[in-house]
Amino acid sequence: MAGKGGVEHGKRNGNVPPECRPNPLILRLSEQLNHLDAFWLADVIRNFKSSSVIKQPVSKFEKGKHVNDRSIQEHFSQRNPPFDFRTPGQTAGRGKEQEEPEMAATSSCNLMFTPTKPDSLSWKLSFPSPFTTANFTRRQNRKAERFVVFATVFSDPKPTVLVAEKLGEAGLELLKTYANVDCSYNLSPEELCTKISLCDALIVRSGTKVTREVFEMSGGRLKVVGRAGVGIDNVDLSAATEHGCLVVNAPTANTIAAAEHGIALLTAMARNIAQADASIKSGKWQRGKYVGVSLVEKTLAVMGFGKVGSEVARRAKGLGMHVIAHDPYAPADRAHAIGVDLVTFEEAISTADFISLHMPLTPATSKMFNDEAFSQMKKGIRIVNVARGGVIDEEALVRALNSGIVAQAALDVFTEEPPPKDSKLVLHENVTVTPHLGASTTEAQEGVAIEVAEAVVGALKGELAATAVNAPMVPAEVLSELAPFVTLSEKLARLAVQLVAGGSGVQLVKVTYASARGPDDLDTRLLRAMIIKGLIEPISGVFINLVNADFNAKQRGLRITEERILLDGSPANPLEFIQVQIANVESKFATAISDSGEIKVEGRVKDGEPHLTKVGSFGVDVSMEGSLILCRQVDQPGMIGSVGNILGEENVNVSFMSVGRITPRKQAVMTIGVDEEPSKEALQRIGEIPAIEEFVFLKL
Ligand SMILES: NC(=O)C1=CN([C@@H]2O[C@H](COP(=O)(O)OP(=O)(O)OC[C@H]3O[C@@H](n4cnc5c(N)ncnc54)[C@H](O)[C@@H]3O)[C@@H](O)[C@H]2O)C=CC1
Ligand SMILES: O=C(O)C(=O)COP(=O)(O)O
Repeated sequence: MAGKGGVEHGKRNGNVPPECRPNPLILRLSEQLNHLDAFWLADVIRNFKSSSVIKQPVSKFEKGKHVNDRSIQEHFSQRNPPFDFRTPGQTAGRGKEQEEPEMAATSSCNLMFTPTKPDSLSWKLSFPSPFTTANFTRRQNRKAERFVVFATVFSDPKPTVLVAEKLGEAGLELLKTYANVDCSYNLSPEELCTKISLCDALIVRSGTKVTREVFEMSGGRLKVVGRAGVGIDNVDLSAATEHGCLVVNAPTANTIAAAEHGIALLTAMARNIAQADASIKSGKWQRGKYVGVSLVEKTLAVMGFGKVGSEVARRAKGLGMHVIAHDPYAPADRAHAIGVDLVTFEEAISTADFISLHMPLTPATSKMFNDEAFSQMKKGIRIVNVARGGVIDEEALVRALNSGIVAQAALDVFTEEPPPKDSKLVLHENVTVTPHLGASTTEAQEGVAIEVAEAVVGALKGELAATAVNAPMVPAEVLSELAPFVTLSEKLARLAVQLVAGGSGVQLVKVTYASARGPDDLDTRLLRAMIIKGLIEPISGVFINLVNADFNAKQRGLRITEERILLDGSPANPLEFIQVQIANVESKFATAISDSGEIKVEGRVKDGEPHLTKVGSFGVDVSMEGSLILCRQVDQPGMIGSVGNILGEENVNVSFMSVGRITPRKQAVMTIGVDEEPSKEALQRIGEIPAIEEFVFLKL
């Protein structure tokens, strides 16, 4: 186990490995201490009430709220005295025990917290992630007679993937190269909710309901849900999006399996295969009872002409059937290419001898085959359902079977899976059933396992998934071209929002993209998401990504309007410049207000790096790195020197300085890049330079 982590501690603890230096308690946020562990650590501290050593208990993070480095840091620093967030190198205060923050720990919730020896002052704590443990040592501070707890967290930086349903071996192997894989099948909803807080990714098939509660209970740690298959009706997509959790599926690998199963059910139903098989096995020989119907020249209506539907259609044509299809979104030329006519819903159901269902379960398709639909069908119709049970009103189907409208049904899927043992539908003698086997071939399962594992690993690495269900899919080549503009967008928005005077709420933001490319050649969804991230993150603890950006903007009443300026010239670069304007606000740096009254910043990418090129109506040209001081001043000699001297005396490293003038000797805007945040005194001294009319310090 790696000997680094979130909390460093004192050397008096005999259990402590040598790499843990005798620092005072320093809570260090690192990649190794993942967010959830920090969350639990906060809880542990808070719960040590029994010894009454915590004077200011750390309040709990809000359940379901995103926990990221910033929110944890804010959370801890709200304590008085705040926790120390210095990195291990910065160990000021070492040896001054009375200055150490108080901290103690005890067992909490389902944490394993056990004394290393009976009555020992040392404990071992298992964090929620199975790969993280901590040693805590309680030590009495002689002077203040208080207890101080020192802790060392050992953690494994690998993400954890919970595989909640059986997944093909090749997919598991792929996951294991990158993550700790926990295969726990048949979890109850409660068990899933408990376990989910330990996981960065979850992989399911159709048997696991990924509800809102699952996302809430994940405490912000769950980054991706992978559906090893097509239908995502078992995943609460709105909740996933609200929690910034990407949902990916495996949309292609089981198409053929599902289509073949549809055809198998169709032919088996027409020739009473299942019923005849059961009859022989019960000792009977009923040749007269199981006379079937032929398929050739019969009309098959394929409802939902997507991947599976079109493969079913192709195969049914091969059986000599006349195939029509209904799909409001399918292109007619694709249907014509395989000799299928697209027709209306009414026409499909009223002319078909057989119906095969292949649409997803959505609010629009739920129970679309109901009493009314059955009443429009030809008497003696036969129905195959390999889509989802919920698209049929099952009680209405039983009525239609009993009345003879529907002669037979062959069903692979049910509203409730498994269906109740006494289900009238399943037990009906004219119904053939299989237990959701559409995707269950060896080949399809290996295929979906690889497809979903690749998508999940990619998502954990922060890549955009091509099979994302709740986020825009941005192809890799587009992404690499847009990458510097992604950074530029976020930084411009970060800068713009910091220019807003306190108290004026940001509601209306206009983004202008200037490009020589036509609108169809420029996908700005990613840029918009990053602008939202830049606008919201500095003023809240919320973590914004491509998945939840629009949702969070809407929630905050933030309206983003986008405008394109079509430039002449070569479209080699995706964009020339981006402008971010915030309307109806006051600025703490009046110079940033443009002639039209908005806060305005503009940037370009130069040599692959984001540059700020305009503030308000002033042209500037500075690389957007580190932090910036913007000053408006009377343009006169010696200004760079005066400001530079103050920063030098304050030991603040200046990375660049640039001056943009409107008219020589009148007004100029000076931009100073600094590596460190200047002290209040230094900023005050800059403000006191007589020629400086206003200035602002901005973190990028
Ligand atoms: N039984 C099983 O094991 C399997 C079941 N499935 C089910 O089959 C469904 C279809 O899978 P694919 O063909 O891969 O998906 P797909 O997305 O390629 O096709 C679905 C088609 O349904 C159409 N559609 C949407 N609303 C419709 C409506 N109101 N009426 C008619 N058509 C509508 C869409 O336009 C789309 O063309 C999945 O959503 C899943 O629920 C898929 C694989 C295996
Ligand atoms: O891919 C789909 O939509 C399916 O219905 C297959 O479900 P399964 O993964 O076999 O539980």
